[in-house]
Amino acid sequence: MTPLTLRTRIKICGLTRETDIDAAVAAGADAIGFVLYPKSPRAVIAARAGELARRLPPFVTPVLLFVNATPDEIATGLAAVPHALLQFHGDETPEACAAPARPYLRAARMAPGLDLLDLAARHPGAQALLLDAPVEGYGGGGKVFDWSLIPSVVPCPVVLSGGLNPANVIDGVMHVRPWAVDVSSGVESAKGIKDAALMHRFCQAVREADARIAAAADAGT
Ligand SMILES: O=C(O)c1ccccc1N[C@@H]1O[C@H](COP(=O)(O)O)[C@@H](O)[C@H]1O
Repeated sequence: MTPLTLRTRIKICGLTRETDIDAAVAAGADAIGFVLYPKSPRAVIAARAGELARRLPPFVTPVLLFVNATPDEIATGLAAVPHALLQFHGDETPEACAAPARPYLRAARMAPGLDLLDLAARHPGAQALLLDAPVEGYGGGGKVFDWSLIPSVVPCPVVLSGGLNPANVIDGVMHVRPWAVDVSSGVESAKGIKDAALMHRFCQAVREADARIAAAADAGT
């Protein structure tokens, strides 16, 4: 019997230019993130996120990333990109994440002592937990965290993030077996400027990891 084939989803975050959107989609990205956090070097305003999101073809999901945004700021983002998935990457409470009544990803800063199971329990509405390294400025720092901090069973889908790049994402996918991976710094030539070749290599590496997992499943290992 042919085993179920895993296809690890790919989100590329922090895009600011049309040309990068086109290259990310061509590379095979499933989701594209727009950073609506004014302090980020990759920040775009809501209207610009709307322009960029309109370039996405069907079945590629726009994601709006917020850090401690106000309800008005979130509403402005959603007015510009009405079909967006939300990503909360700051200190938002479960109530604040649930308030827009939209599907969302809850970022977790993976430091020793963080109780991921407790976080999952406090976010029953989260579509996934997005696991990132604890870095200054909340995220996008290009730092890998200790993957052994992830419990073997997490009761919701996991998005692996934090310092991924074309060279380490195979290890990340094979070690963590996440639902999806998320990358920003690792496919950039400068902050907010994506590199088409790196995005292509990143997506190819994820597919290679999927193929190795499928081969191991076929071999019964
Ligand atoms: O990208 C940013 O500038 C950013 C700012 C504030 C919070 C999160 C941010 N990005 C997210 O950070 C992670 C890890 O990124 P990297 O690959 O290590 O650079 C990723 O989920 C981005 O969505």
